[in-house]
Amino acid sequence: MLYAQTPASEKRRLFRERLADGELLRFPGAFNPLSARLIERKGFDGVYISGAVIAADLGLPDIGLTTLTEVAGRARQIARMTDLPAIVDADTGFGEPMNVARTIQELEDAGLGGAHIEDQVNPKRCGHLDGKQVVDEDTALKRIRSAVQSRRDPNFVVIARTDVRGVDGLDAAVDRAKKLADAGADVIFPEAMATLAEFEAVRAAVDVPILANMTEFGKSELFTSEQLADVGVNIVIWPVSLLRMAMGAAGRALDTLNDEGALTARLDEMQHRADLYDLLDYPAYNAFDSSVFNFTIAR
Ligand SMILES: C[C@](O)(C(=O)O)[C@H](CC(=O)O)C(=O)O
Ligand SMILES: [Mg+2]
Repeated sequence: MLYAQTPASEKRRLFRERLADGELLRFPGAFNPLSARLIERKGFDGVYISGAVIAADLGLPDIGLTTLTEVAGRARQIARMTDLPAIVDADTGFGEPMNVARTIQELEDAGLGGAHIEDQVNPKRCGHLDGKQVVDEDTALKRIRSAVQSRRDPNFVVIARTDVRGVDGLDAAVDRAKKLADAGADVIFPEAMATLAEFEAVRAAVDVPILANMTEFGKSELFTSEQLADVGVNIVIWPVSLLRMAMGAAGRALDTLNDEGALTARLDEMQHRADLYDLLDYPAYNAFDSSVFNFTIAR
């Protein structure tokens, strides 16, 4: 009932433990708090919270328009709904290295398990688009050192994302990845890797876990979990996928309403009221107030 029962510090401790096992952890992107519950119900390992989705949800492009307050607020709403660890996209850290420190403390307080900070310049853009720019090494490393130094819970996972691959090529990206790991990053997120061999190159270069971004319609082929596990990837995210699926379904429903005037033909595709209520844990509220759940729902 209400929010998940596991305290954030415990979620972080368990996340660290699983990360240390070296298995592949699967983190689909939750586009709202309710979808985080579904991700947990379906047996995934964690919940990803995408900057692109937070922006899109507000009707905005992913170009650094959202603020720390908005991102931390939404991330808190999502993270508290699940016992799984949640990691959030903190873009470039919302400012200078000092701002990165504040960002990390806010995200810790919001109950996140970890966050990724990238090495793009401001204004940033989607890592799978052309025309990105990255900051120099010194600035990139300062962002990560600042993140590592500012966390109060040593189990909060600092993920360093490098966008260098799409700008200066694989060798430069591998070099940046090594330095980010040396600066204290717990996980390396090499953005826009084109092939499995590129993931392997990063894997071979660093001792820390690595994260793969399986976003659709981007620069990476869509590898299976098994393929990614085989090359030693430790976390896989599908950041925008559930939003894309839901918006695709919403578009088709609106077309049907236009064409047929009713959604009767699509009832089978909908989450049933009974399944929604189950996910919301309606019955548990009854323990508090028996007038809340005193009805039955026809299937
Ligand atoms: C992972 C990402 O940073 C996000 O905000 O979800 C995006 C995803 C996308 O736009 O497809 C990214 O830059 O890869
Ligand atoms: Mg992003």
